[in-house]
Amino acid sequence: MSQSNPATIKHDTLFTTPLDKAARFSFDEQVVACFPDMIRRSVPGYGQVLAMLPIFARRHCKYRQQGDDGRRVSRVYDLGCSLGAASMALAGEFAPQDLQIKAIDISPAMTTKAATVLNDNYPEHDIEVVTADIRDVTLEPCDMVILNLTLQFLPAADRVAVLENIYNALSEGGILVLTEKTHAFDEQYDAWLVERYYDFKRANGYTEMEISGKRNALENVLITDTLDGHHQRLDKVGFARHLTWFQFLNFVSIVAFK
Ligand SMILES: Nc1ncnc2c1ncn2[C@@H]1O[C@H](C[S@+](CC[C@H]([NH3+])C(=O)[O-])CC(=O)[O-])[C@@H](O)[C@H]1O
Ligand SMILES: O=C(O)C(=O)Cc1ccccc1
Repeated sequence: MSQSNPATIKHDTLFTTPLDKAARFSFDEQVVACFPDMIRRSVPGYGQVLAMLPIFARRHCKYRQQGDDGRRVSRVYDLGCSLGAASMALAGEFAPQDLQIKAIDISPAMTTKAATVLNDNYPEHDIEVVTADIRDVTLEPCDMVILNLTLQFLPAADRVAVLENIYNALSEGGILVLTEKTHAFDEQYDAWLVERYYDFKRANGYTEMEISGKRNALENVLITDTLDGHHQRLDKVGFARHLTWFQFLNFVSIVAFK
């Protein structure tokens, strides 16, 4: 499974020189160019979480929706799809007629490239890439929703409404997979996790300047919740059952069952 031609993926050098301290992180052309390298070196467990998505889909996508041609299909949403890595992982494991994938991202730089990569690799699959704010989209009935490192970029006040939209669209037996960076409620545990996370980034070749530059740029952009906070919010929106199935330092993935 190739995300895109490796020759076209740039090494992430975004924070190698001192930048305007006020520069906010954004998903622009520069980030898009190095995104696969950035996310692989910056998110512990990223590849392992992606690899489990088709395994979960096998169990929970039960062809409960009607496709345009009248056939039964499973509809899956990839919300905040970036370059479509989660959609790629799913398409690779399903026959074209079994799955309808709707991949949505607010960044046109991301969706332009995602559409090319997905359609080039899986021309027979029913994959729609949409440029939209996931806060504005009313989801159609679906079997699986993927929020892989996306909710953390929404203002905290908007998160419940997005999850309610997802809850309402999911069919009985469907799942939400929610992957997030978190912080620990306990300050000492949090400090330990953050320091070991920076060690992880150092081990992946990032310098002190790159680590601190990115931290500054992400301030007020990537706003973490605690793991408990996520579970409480999932309860609040109506999910009766939800389980942390993956944790690697401060990164977690939860599966919520409808
Ligand atoms: N309101 C919004 N509406 C839609 N998209 C949004 C919004 N806000 C932010 N985004 C998008 O959410 C994505 C977050 S990256 C997801 C990785 C991907 N899931 C992956 O499996 O590789 C995670 C990261 O970079 O840490 C970006 O592409 C934003 O444009
Ligand atoms: O790099 C970081 O500090 C992160 O928290 C992960 C990340 C990865 C890609 C874009 C934004 C944040």
